[in-house]
Amino acid sequence: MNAFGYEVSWFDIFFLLVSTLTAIYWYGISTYSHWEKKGVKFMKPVIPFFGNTLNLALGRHHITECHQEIYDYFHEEPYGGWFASRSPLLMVKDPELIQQILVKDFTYFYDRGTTVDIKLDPLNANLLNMTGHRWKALRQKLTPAFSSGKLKLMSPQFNECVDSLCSLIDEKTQKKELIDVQESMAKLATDVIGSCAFGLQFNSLKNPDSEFRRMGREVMQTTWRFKLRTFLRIVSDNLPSLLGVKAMDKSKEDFFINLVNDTMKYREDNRVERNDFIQILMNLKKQDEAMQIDPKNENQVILDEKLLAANTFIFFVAGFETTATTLTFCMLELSQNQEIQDKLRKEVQDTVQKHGAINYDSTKDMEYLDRVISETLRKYPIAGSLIRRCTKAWQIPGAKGRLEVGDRVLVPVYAIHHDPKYYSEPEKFDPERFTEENKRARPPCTYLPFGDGPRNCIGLRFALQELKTTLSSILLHYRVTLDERTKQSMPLKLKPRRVLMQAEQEINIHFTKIK
Ligand code: HEM
Repeated sequence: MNAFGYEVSWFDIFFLLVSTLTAIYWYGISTYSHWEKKGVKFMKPVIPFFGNTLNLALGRHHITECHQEIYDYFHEEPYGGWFASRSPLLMVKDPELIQQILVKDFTYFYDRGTTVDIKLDPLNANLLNMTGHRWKALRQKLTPAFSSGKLKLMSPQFNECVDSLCSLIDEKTQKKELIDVQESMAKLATDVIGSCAFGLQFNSLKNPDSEFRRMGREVMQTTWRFKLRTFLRIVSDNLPSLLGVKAMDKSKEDFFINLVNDTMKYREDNRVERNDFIQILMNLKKQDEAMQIDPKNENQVILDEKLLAANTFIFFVAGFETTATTLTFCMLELSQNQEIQDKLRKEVQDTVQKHGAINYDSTKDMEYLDRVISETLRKYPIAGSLIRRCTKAWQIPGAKGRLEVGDRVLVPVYAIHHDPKYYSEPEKFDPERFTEENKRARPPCTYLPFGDGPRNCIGLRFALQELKTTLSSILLHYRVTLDERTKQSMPLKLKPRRVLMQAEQEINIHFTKIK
């Protein structure tokens, strides 16, 4: 055979093939000695490139099921090493060690370690992904947007959306139509975020073809783009960025950027002010402009139009599916546990009688409601796990090695919430686990649905208020029972290839009006 003036023999071809395959194989396993070198007990990866996550890559397991398997593998160990594809991660199981990482030694674990390219995906310049001092400066700026005072002012917006949900339930019940709870709650949560973040009536509950609901669905869907990026990440974390594969397609990105810019322009031109996140961010932007912060100062962030759009966007993304799915799981449990439902309804009725309405103050008095929500988030912690990236070398207790800058740590929230050591009969739905006495009896960091430490969920109070307003209003007006076909499809299966937990099967519930 002749190529480029060379006489190529079959031996040359064979040699080239073997060298290439050996190089690929070597690259595929090149990180697998990471934990051995540090003297950390680890779960041996079986196949090059796939680490301990082959079932996850093949879509056989949800990510939480994969973490549960690793958690069980390490039995009584306080931590253990494993590999997400080629990437080494330390799973921390011991509650005291978790507290050390999330809270006490936070300065060693500032970041999440998500690989994002802000130039390629400008909407990724948000609080969830931001790193180092810029994250700290932005978090300080955004925290007041979630104060209890601001939340109290948003109460009428919550109630308005919940009223629309009740109208939708009435309409469907009269027509004897089944109610898909996940979809109804997603519509509600979209409208709540529309009203509280953008100050706009998204009308997902009233209009079945709402553009915002469609956008929300598309943003959270497992698209070919998501699958391609996941595949490229198996080879290398930076490959999607190197090949210019964006996280979101341009049309969706433009939709959100234009939505924020148009809303701001309308308010400035018409001197309109409202009680919502966009207004709070616009006011912060004005303050930044007046202070004339040096753009080269790495410890500061200037809230410009791009950053404002990215952070309003993250409130939309982080805020709607998390609350919608938590509401769905809570309704599922209440519809299967009539005694708990009755007890909760009695508390709601008594409190409404005392306060006259469902609002910020009256929901604060509903202690049992608080326990029901806590137990829902214990059994179904939507985010499943927490992740931190080491930002300063950190000695691993009891091991010879250290975590170096860039090493990542994972806290398996789902597995901890389902560990009989902390929660006996973990599959049982039992709100009594959250009486003050029972909470005190558990070690710290064994209940983490919103994370912990300075980098916990900034929307925690907002989410809880939305959950409380919706659940108390529903229970005041309806009795809920599980549809027979949904009952037969139990136990619950989780949708694979999703970052957040969501039921694979449709959850249909019957609503009976209380006279
Ligand atoms: C039931 C509802 C929700 C759950 C279970 C939830 C859960 C979480 C979790 C587990 C984290 C990571 C915390 C950590 O790493 O320690 C997080 C972060 C975050 N959440 Fe939520 N969340 C919810 C609702 C919301 C809402 C309503 C918003 C905004 C309106 C929001 C905005 C954010 C943001 C911006 C971050 C990143 C914070 C930072 O890095 O500083 N979340 N959330």
